[in-house]
Amino acid sequence: MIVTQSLTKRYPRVTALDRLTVDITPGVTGLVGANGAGKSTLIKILLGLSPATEGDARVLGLDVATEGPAIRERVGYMPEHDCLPPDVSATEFVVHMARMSGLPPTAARERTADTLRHVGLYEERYRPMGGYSTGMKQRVKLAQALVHDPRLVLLDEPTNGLDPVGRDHMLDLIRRVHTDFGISVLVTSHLLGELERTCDHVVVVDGGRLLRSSSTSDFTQATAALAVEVTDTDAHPDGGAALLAALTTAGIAARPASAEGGLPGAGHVLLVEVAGEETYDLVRDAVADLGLGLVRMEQRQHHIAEVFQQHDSDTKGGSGHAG
Ligand SMILES: Nc1ncnc2c1ncn2[C@@H]1O[C@H](COP(=O)(O)OP(=O)(O)OP(=O)(O)O)[C@@H](O)[C@H]1O
Repeated sequence: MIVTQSLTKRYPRVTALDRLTVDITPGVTGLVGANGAGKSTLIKILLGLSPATEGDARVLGLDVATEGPAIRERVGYMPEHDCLPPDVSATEFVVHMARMSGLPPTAARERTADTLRHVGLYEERYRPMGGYSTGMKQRVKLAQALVHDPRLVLLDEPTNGLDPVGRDHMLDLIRRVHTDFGISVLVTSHLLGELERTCDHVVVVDGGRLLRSSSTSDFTQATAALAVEVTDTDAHPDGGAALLAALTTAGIAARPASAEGGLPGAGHVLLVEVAGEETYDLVRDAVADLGLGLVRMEQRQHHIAEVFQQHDSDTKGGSGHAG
């Protein structure tokens, strides 16, 4: 779908992309990185809207430097920022975008109705978009990216500004873009956690450089950790230490969260490596056997920083990192 080779973009004061080489195959791919990592810059180059300083890139086999219009015919794009004219309705806007992509008038109207229904906009689609919620606006932006039935869509931070329910809805929609229509997706986010659910493959960039490109399952195996917090009891005045000892004896890798610093109340929290479904039961049983109270046991949110730390230890020749 997308191939880049030593792709570099330098602005006068900053290198937004630094010799980025990636190969993105069909499916749903997440592009994750902190703000300023170079995600939007990459998308603009892939659309042929902004020239690379060095290196090259192909989208659907087309050269971004010379075949931008052909790429934009075949690719849908959802920009990050609010870009919807407030005085027109979703229907008028999406029909216009479909016409811009070359659909004849009747097909443009039919496809608009289908696409807006797909993203969950019904009677509201005839109202001016200025009165829409953020979630509705994001759905219109997704609809205009899909209306001309592209082979690939590039979605720039589609969950930005959404509340948790809106975010889940958007992530489901993105997944279905691929499962229902067979359209490949490149979706950016600064939250690794939300991409893990949605994407088959994740590409991590930092400071314009490729940190990692791997299938989501490889990723989550490397970073999955369970945060377990227990109470102290008279028999075990340091409940966390007692549990750590019990888990270690049972062959489960665990460490105190305080060793990583920064987490509030970290003294009582253990980070347990999840080897498989059985880990949850083993932790529960160990807590029960010790007679401790289980305050919480939750999948820890994955932070991009962890991937960065892991990358550091990889490049320094560290071995046996646990993520
Ligand atoms: N037109 C420009 N002129 C100068 N610098 C730019 C320009 N566009 C982006 N940059 C810089 O390039 C770097 C990468 O920006 P980019 O927008 O690609 O990051 P991003 O990963 O998409 O982050 P965000 O999600 O915050 O947009 C940033 O340091 C940014 O300030």
